[in-house]
Amino acid sequence: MPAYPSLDALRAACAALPAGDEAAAAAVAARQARLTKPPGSLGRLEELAAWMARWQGRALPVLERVQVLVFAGNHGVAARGVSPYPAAVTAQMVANFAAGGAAINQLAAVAGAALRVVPLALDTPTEDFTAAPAMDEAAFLDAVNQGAAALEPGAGLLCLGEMGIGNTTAGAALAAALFGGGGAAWAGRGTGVDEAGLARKRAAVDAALACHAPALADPLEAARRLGGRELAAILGATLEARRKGVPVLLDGFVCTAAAAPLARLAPGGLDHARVAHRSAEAGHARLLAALGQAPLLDLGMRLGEGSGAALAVPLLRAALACHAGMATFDEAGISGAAG
Ligand SMILES: O=C(O)c1ccc[n+]([C@@H]2O[C@H](COP(=O)([O-])O)[C@@H](O)[C@H]2O)c1
Ligand SMILES: Cc1cc2nc[nH]c2cc1C
Repeated sequence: MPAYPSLDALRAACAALPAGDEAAAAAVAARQARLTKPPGSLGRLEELAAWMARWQGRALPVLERVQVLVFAGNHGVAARGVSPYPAAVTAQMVANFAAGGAAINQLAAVAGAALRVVPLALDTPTEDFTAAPAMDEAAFLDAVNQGAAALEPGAGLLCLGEMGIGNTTAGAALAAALFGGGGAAWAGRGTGVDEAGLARKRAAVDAALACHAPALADPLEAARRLGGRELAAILGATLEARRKGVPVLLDGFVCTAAAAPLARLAPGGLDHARVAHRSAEAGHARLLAALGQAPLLDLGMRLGEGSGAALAVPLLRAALACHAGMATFDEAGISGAAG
């Protein structure tokens, strides 16, 4: 039995997300205040420890089992010349992931994370969403459920990534549907389209918005009509992680757009997820602003495939090492601030 047998079941789960463990987060804040440092001097590392505690439900969060999940899909819209690369590269990169030759293989190893790649019907691209829904309900639900099922039981952190030629156009269309604006606001260079390619991407987004306009007020319908299988799987994995107490690191623009319906469906729907890295893709800064997310890293990368998320794992490890390992003022016999 899949986690979400119907769109109604999926919708109900999105509307009933578990809250975080505020007692665990408060315990972190109380301990942070006693550690041998001026209050707040570890900056966002302090807040990251509290975030991990809130969503793991543990006052002393741990990062023993980190999972990197990369979902791959193909897109009908790719036939519109929206990417410099042929759609065949999606499957070729999946083979490269399996052989250990991609950036994410190296970065997952550095992060001490287990990498799993999930190809989703690569021989059956989604429909071209400029003229038809990308997926029917069954295909959309199947991808969401594959995403949910891929979360490893016992994972302490989930890093998400994707691979899919043409998917920055899908991400742009979905972001536009969720947050307003058109192709000019959301389409970017992706893997490196030229000026004419960028114009085709903008036009594809605008055509998709016009074609599906009556249905786009519903975030799940927007994801089904404008997204792709790998985006739907990211949505399913992000939802499942919330339900299982697993904090999530999202990679760049496509990943963020894929998970964004959760934020539109419920207030705080993405609070258990952090955007790990600000992609150089043009729309990502706008998407981060719309979601109220401040990325952990900004290194000019625009790769997708989970690279930015894996790269942020050592930061989280550092935050938790300080939190668990530092002495308190009392333990170290250090005087506190006057007053
Ligand atoms: O998510 C991002 O920020 C991002 C930005 C640029 C490119 N990508 C990756 O590049 C592919 C999509 O680019 P494109 O040009 O084919 O739309 C897909 O495999 C993504 O993983 C991803
Ligand atoms: C080579 C290549 C590698 C990728 N990894 C993620 N998206 C990608 C797109 C291309 C084109």
